[in-house]
Amino acid sequence: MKPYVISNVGITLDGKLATVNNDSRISCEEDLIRVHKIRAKVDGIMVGIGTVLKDDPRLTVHKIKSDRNPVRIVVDSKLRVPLNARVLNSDAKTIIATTEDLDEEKQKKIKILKERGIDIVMCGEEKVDLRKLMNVLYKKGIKTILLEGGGTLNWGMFKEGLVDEVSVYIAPKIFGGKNAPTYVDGEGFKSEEESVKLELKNFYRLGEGIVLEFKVIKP
Ligand SMILES: NC(=O)C1=CN([C@@H]2O[C@H](COP(=O)(O)OP(=O)(O)OC[C@H]3O[C@@H](n4cnc5c(N)ncnc54)[C@H](O)[C@@H]3O)[C@@H](O)[C@H]2O)C=CC1
Ligand SMILES: Nc1nc(O)c(N)c(N[C@@H]2O[C@H](COP(=O)(O)O)[C@@H](O)[C@H]2O)n1
Repeated sequence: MKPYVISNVGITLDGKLATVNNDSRISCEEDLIRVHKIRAKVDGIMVGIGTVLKDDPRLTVHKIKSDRNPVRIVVDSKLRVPLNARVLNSDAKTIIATTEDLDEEKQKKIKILKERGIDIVMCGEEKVDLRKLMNVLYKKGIKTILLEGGGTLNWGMFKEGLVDEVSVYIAPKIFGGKNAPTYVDGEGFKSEEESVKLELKNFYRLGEGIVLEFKVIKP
């Protein structure tokens, strides 16, 4: 069993998540409120460590009133999370998913994180095994997840067939740059047959941009 996963991003018309210098201001205020309404409904919000290192996100519901915050889940193979990262503050529970690969330095950091109440899940060897992680999260009671990027983790989740729903805000902006992160990075599929197929469910204008909602068609 696995949680139901909704992938959400704000992208530019050319599919970028941020500029080459990591400026990720894409969504308009109305869109951020839309995202926070989803945050308020799910059990967990998941990002990769690249996003934590670049954005230092809070990953709480802070743009609308809500009496609860979902569990924050950070996928971090090498346990690079800075101890002063906002995602480790006491505003919400946090799970760090890392590999079973343990050196002395990693063991020390796990001890510090556990003392601070952070839940550590270990699965996978070179990188976090996302399928196993989903199963562990489901067993912990996390039945719905909002996946908020970035491009590398999105690739891992799509490649493993773990995403169920997609919502994308397209801003009328073009960032360009072949090294700027895109919605889905990683190695990419080699052929159309392997690609993830989507069914368009809804679309509407929001602020200056447009929201598209899809269901993932499971093979
Ligand atoms: N506009 C938007 O909606 C958003 C923009 N962003 C932007 O995306 C960029 C960050 O993206 P990335 O650098 O790609 O980092 P990322 O957030 O996708 O994290 C990648 C990391 O995930 C970890 N990981 C562990 N196991 C994995 C697996 N099996 N598959 C995939 N990843 C695994 C690895 O440690 C890897 O380094 C930033 O510039 C950020 O601002 C991020 C989220 C949303
Ligand atoms: N939906 C959306 N639109 C954008 O333009 C964005 N840059 C992001 N970024 C994601 O939101 C996180 C920030 O969360 P907090 O406000 O700090 O709680 C950031 O880390 C990305 O995952 N999203």
